[in-house]
Amino acid sequence: MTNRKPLIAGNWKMNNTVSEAVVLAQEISNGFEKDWAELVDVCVCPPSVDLKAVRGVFLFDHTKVAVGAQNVYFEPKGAFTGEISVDMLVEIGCEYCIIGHSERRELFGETNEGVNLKAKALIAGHVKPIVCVGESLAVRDEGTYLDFVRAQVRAAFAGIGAAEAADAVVAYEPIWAIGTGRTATPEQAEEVCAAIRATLAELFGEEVAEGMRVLYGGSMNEGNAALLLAMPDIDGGLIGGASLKAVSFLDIVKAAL
Ligand SMILES: O=C(CO)COP(=O)(O)O
Repeated sequence: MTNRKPLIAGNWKMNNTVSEAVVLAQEISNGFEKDWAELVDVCVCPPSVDLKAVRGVFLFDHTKVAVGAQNVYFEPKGAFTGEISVDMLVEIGCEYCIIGHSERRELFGETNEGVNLKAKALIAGHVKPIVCVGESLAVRDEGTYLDFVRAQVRAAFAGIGAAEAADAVVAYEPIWAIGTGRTATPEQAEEVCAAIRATLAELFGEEVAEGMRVLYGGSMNEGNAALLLAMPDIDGGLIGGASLKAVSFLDIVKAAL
């Protein structure tokens, strides 16, 4: 981290019914100290059916924890059964939306082109995309991971201008580190996050790239967060498993202060 404000985002994935989500949000709210918000942006991304209730908890408590969605569709409305539009997220008060998560790419056929359309739709609706990129173990072992991730970044931002991209977030999540307990070392994560920032600089210029946040995700927890967050191009974390326990999540937030 440098002078960029860190962002700690929890990706709850497909966990927590509405009532469970409210309990977890309340625990996070109770433990969140008001002055932290000056130093770190915090966001949780529950399942879409939980968003309104979770947002309600933080609003009621005046806790500066934002909410984000885990997915969105790029069309504004219409016959797209099962999908959710940017406007729907905006009305609920979503500030962020994860797109291109590797689980969506692998299990639900999300493509670079689809991620790009979603990024454009979110930016147009003033919701900050959290664009996930990251290589499989096979690509890492081949040694082509930097090219692979850089290509994902270029594809996600194709046709998007510097001014529009400035508030977007990129999350580097090596697939081999997700849910495996095998975290990338701070040096491994920094190498790729620096390459992502260099790619953003090619696309949008140095100044915009220096202001954009690049997160690391993949088995990040309260034990390893501080070392990862100390790296110059890692501006926060996208946390899966450890975001489902308030104490762990809040400890990661503290590591970013
Ligand atoms: O996929 C992730 C966040 O989006 C990371 O998940 P874990 O923290 O459970 O490895």
